[in-house]
Amino acid sequence: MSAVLVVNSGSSSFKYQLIELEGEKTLASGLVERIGEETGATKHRNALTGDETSNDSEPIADHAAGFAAMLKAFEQHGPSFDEHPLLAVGHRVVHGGSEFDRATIVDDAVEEAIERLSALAPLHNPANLEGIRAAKEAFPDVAQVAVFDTAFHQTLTPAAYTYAIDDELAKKHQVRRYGFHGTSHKYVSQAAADFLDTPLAELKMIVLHIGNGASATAIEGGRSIETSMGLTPLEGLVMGTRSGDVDPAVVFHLHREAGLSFDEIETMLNKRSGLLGLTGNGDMRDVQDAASRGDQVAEAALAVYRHRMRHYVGAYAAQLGGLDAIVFTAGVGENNALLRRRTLLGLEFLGVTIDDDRNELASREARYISKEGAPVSVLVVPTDEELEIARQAAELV
Ligand SMILES: Nc1ncnc2c1ncn2[C@@H]1O[C@H](COP(=O)(O)OP(=O)(O)O)[C@@H](O)[C@H]1O
Ligand SMILES: CC(=O)OP(=O)(O)O
Ligand SMILES: [Mg+2]
Repeated sequence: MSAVLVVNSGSSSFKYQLIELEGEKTLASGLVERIGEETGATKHRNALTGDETSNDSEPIADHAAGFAAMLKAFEQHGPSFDEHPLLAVGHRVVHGGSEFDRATIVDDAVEEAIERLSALAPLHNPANLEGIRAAKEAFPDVAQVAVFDTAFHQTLTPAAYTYAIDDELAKKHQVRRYGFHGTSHKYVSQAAADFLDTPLAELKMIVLHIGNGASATAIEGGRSIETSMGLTPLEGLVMGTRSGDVDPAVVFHLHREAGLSFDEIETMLNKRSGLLGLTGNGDMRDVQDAASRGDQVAEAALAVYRHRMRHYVGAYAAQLGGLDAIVFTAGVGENNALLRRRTLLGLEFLGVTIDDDRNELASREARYISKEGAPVSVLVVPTDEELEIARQAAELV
């Protein structure tokens, strides 16, 4: 039976899944981490046999080497591509600019566009491209499909995506808001509508994708009308290592007063800010644990984190002109009940409530966390970017 191999490349890692189309079953999944470091780390799980393997000893120079390590894991531990022939390889591509409003088969022109857009996503697009090139070489007869994080947000109106700067300059250099995590926002909004048993077309909702990277999106009738990430995935919410919103003048001030170069400031804002910058630790689990033990620095950082989320909830309720649902998803959104409760505390005037028993229930299923009969349905809905990529890739080929 045919399957789709999904490759989700990050800047220094990638996740993959082999998904059988019939029944949408995961046949294998894995992770290649610490690419470019002294020793890499790989994990592979054959879901058919339950066989799990890992290798933490060999260096993985680049994404091409990571791809080779993945192929070796399939060869040694299965399942075999002979028994599950590939219909397509689906690639998560972070930046699709204004060119792509849907998934696309990768030909030379698309490859060139992804390369050109690397200037707008230097941490992500080059890695995505390496994954595509490695997959083309390994599976020359299989369609390569690019699924863009930005595509779902191409419905933003000019009012929502325009930065109020010199228009000519902005157009010339494609400076506008694009938005990211679109594959997740799309999947989760549809899953939430299914859960509520209400057509997506009738719903006004806010999806909070809170992982290591985090973004909020206002979705009206299934269309993204506003989203917190902008030209790059740096804008918006406070994240694991990214600052989210800052006054752009912070950059010039630090350049002049602290003598930092623009590259240094860019790295600081992307990789040494957010929870990491505020507490020395970018992992929400650790920060939450520290706060629960009474660590004041961690508690103060979480206050900033929640304050920003609440800011977007209020703003998006206004942009939507009403609210039917708020949906939490991704690593933090799905798992951190205390954060969910404290973020939404005091929003009863919007119809937003939290039922503590429902909120604290540990479950991997879509569920309500608002009070029974409340005007706004507050939900937790697990995201599945890989499945959404497999669906879009399969639909296309
Ligand atoms: N049980 C949990 N409680 C709190 N935070 C969690 C839990 N599980 C995962 N996380 C947090 O989720 C984040 C990672 O989310 P994820 O969606 O996997 O991110 P990404 O895809 O951007 O790497 C980390 O900050 C991690 O600490
Ligand atoms: C676009 C983006 O921020 O992705 P991630 O959350 O995977 O870093
Ligand atoms: Mg993610």
